[in-house]
Amino acid sequence: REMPESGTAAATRKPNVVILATGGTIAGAGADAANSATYTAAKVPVDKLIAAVPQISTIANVRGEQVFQIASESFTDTQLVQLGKRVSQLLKQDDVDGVVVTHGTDTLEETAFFLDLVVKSDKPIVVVGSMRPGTAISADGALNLLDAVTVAGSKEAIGKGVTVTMNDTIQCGRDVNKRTNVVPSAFYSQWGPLGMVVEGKTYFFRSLAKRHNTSSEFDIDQIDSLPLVGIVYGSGNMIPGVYDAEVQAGAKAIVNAGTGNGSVAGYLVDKLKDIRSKGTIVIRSSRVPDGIVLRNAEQPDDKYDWVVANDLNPAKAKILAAVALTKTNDTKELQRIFWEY
Ligand SMILES: NC(=O)CC[C@H](N)C(=O)O
Repeated sequence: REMPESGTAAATRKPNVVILATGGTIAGAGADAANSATYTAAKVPVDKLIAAVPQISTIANVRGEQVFQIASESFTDTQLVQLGKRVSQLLKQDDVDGVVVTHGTDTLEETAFFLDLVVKSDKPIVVVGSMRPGTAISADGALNLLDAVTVAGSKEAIGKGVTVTMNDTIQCGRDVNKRTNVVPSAFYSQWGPLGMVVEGKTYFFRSLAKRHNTSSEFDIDQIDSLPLVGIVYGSGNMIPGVYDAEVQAGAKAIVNAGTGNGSVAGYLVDKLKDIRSKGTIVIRSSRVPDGIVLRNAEQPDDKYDWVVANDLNPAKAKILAAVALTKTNDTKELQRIFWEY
């Protein structure tokens, strides 16, 4: 292909970005400008979201699609798979350079990681939300959306994996999680953001070291549903019956959001061994937000045939387990996948 001369229309062509709207606070509306926490999520349609940020048109040619209009806590695997397929389909088109997904912030980290694992494209995918509805004082959605379009249309973001633009930063979709429930600086990754967006320009400083998108072995075009994976939250004074309930409901794997290093209470070990012996995969993660859970630390994973989640929090471990289980239920393979992604 011939390179366009600099300064020609082709060289300065604006990127084409599709905005897939799913709801959340970024599409929320409250009764009063002082309502930063009391409002209804998933109200404003995508065309209005785009129209509210006219600066977008200087950065990219955008068009919107209303995929869902829901709060993100109401996402199920059905929505994840449908959204993943739509993103994949769009990115296969020559006339689409990048995709932005507007999303509620509660489970944004799950969707971002899911798309990172299953969409086989190097083109930028940006998942974005806001902490305040557009009706609030200091609403953050407009800038977050402008930043999302900037990243989705930028050459620098190609191959960098799914990103999340919140609070002027470019976060890594795999790593990031919601840490605070009420402020614009809610999203955090223990490994740090990938960069920043300032006035329509991206500044990247790091890249994701884990397999993602085109280097991933998973492909949404081959996935029509996900197996059920449960999470059990660790604390003092637990009841073994919670694990039974998950298995009876059909969970193919249980992520144990253990205390500390993913520790398991002595009185629960037999229950988890029993569950594993009957076929359910046991994955040790931790309720502690940072750090890594390593094999045979706290519990003899080799002996019990359990898997560890590395640095993935329970919600992310659940996503990876569900995706991995579409291909294998061999625990050695699952552990390899938990190290590589
Ligand atoms: N800040 C938000 O987006 C939270 C609103 C809602 N609970 C959601 O996740 O969609």
